[in-house]
Amino acid sequence: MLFAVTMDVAIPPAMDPGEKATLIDRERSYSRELQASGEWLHIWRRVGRYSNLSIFDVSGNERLHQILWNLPLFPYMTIEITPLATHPSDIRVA
Ligand SMILES: O=C(O)CC1=CCC(=O)O1
Repeated sequence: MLFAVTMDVAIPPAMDPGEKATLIDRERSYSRELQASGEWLHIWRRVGRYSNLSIFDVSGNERLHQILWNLPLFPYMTIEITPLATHPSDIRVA
């Protein structure tokens, strides 16, 4: 199942810089593992925002929830999820 997910990040300004750097490194590693596995298909920066738009291809809602819940930055994110279906006008769909 495909999902478009936006993740707005709001790290507290008072967070220790070392802790922040470690958190961001962990986030990058976690994301790259899931990209390599094929579940995290795309990650795009939303221009002008500390936010990304990602596309996931996962088995279902529970798996997406598990992935998002385990994001190192999850406590500092506002997440919106849009389940996707094929569009009848898509020329790639026979
Ligand atoms: O958009 C961000 O910077 C947050 C994030 C999610 C996965 C990742 O690598 O960074």
